Amino acid sequence: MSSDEALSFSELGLAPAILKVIDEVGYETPTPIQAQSIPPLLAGRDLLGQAQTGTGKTAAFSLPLLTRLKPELKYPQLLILTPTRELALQVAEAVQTYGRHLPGFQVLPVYGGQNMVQQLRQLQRGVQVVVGTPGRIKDHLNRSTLKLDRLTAVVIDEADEMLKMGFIDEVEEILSHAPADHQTALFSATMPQEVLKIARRHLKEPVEIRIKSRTSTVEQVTQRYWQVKGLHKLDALTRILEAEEIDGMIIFVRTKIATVELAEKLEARGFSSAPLNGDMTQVMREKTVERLKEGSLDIVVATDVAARGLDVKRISHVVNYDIPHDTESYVHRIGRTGRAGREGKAILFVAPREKRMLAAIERATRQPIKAMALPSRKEITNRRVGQFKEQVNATLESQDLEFFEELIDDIQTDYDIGHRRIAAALAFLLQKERPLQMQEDHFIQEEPVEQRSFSQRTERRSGEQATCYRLEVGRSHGIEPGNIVGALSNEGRIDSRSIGRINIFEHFCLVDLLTPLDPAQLKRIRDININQHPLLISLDTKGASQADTQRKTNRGKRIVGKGRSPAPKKTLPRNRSTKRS
Ligand SMILES: Nc1ncnc2c1ncn2[C@@H]1O[C@H](COP(=O)(O)OP(=O)(O)OP(=O)(O)O)[C@@H](O)[C@H]1O
Ligand SMILES: [Mg+2]
Repeated sequence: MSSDEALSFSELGLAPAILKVIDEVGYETPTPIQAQSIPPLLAGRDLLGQAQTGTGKTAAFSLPLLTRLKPELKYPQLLILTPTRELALQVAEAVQTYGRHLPGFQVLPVYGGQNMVQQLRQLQRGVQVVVGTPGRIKDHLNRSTLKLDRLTAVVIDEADEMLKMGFIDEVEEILSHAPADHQTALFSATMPQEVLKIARRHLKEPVEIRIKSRTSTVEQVTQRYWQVKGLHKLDALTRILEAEEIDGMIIFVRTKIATVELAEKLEARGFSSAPLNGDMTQVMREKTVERLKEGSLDIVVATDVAARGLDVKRISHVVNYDIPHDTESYVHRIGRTGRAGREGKAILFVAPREKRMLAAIERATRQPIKAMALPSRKEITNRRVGQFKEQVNATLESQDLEFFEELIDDIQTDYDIGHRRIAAALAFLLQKERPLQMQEDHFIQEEPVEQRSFSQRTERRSGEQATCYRLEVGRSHGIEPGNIVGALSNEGRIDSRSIGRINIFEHFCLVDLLTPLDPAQLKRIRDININQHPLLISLDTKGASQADTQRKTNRGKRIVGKGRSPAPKKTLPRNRSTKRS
């Protein structure tokens, strides 16, 4: 720990009005990023601050910059840029709180989907701080309804995201409206090298603060992954939802459509959940975050629009239902839990072909992610039974049951059956919607493989005639040339010496077999249940281009669990008995 970190808030040189709020909101000591950023920012320095998610970066820039602000002047002096609307609103609320004892202090959040007229009115009344997304700020600048010519400071929150393609042009355009000598502060939990260079271009002799930690993710967040295998992700998720102690949860998926679909499916299974994506109206987006915060909603299924900055204390779990595209996104996503020293849990679903991304995440976060087993059906059943018993007991203790007791006596005399039988029938009726004994999940439908045509051709190899068989072999399941040889020799009894050229394409391999196969070998290969042995996907003599077309049509449809039997009978391959030669 450096000596700065031992300083208390009152020793940092903040305005008394600000210290009063810190006391009121109950912050006891500055977090490391606050302790190290506040003094240089108070001194007017440019700054680049990197610290883990949930460690108080908002206050790290707000407290000193509000201290430097002149509340008696009624024009924008501080501009804070954020990548999303929710974040603009959240940061504006935080800044409003921190500045609430500064006389005449006003903050205005400015982002798309909001009433422009209302924003105009507030701008005219005079605000000292504007917090917004680049798009809407640019709109105001173009209409000359916002003037940034007297800014003294600019903060770019989630700086690495904001300086990436897609945002950077807008950000630079906005900055061109600010006086040349303004102070600039950039903050984020992640700062990839390539963005760092761009970041430095925007700063004048910046103080660079990087809060060192062993891992780039927060250590109070327990991270696990589930290897997608045997079960559908939805069923796996359902089991997790039933077995874990969950307060609030964010589930990240890849597409906007998937947020709606998954939220609907979860609703249908009895879990209150709602989507959050950039296509929703702003009112709905805000309502959803609000409901999650106050607890009238437990599960939000979101795109990366919710990955950065969002500060909802009750999020106990983050599920990466779809693996993120890059490692930074993973860090931010799981950073929605385990904030300000709290505990959190993160679960990542990894399909076989995504193993490489998992390894990349582990490398980037410098933390191994443990494989998890799903709770078994028995565990879920026990849990449901336990809850049911509690419910029964609570009813016995809290309700007047006299009418019902007489009713049971009636049933007993009418049908001449004992109390035990009647109670069992009632329990059965009660659990019909949601059976106490967990039902079979849906096993992954192992898509039947299209036809396996099997023919051979003759080729000249090193001056000799050779019979070649072309095998299309799935590689998307982590299969390497090495285990092609192994598997073929196990299952088809093909000698590894007979494997000739192996062409590796993105999602499959073509394997040339050099030696002629004898009829028994051919039959064995043909009879392999492809769904159980994904190594052998099809035999094709027409060459790569056709195989490539076929691959495209198959792609995404086929999920093959290596060595796992497709449980329900109906999913057995249609063409299993199709024999061709
Ligand atoms: N000194 C402090 N003591 C206790 N809690 C604090 C302190 N500073 C900030 N917090 C609280 O910590 C939480 C996280 O803060 P904040 O949202 O600023 O994190 P962040 O570092 O910006 O995270 P992210 O990288 O996810 O944006 C907030 O709820 C905030 O109120
Ligand atoms: Mg933040």
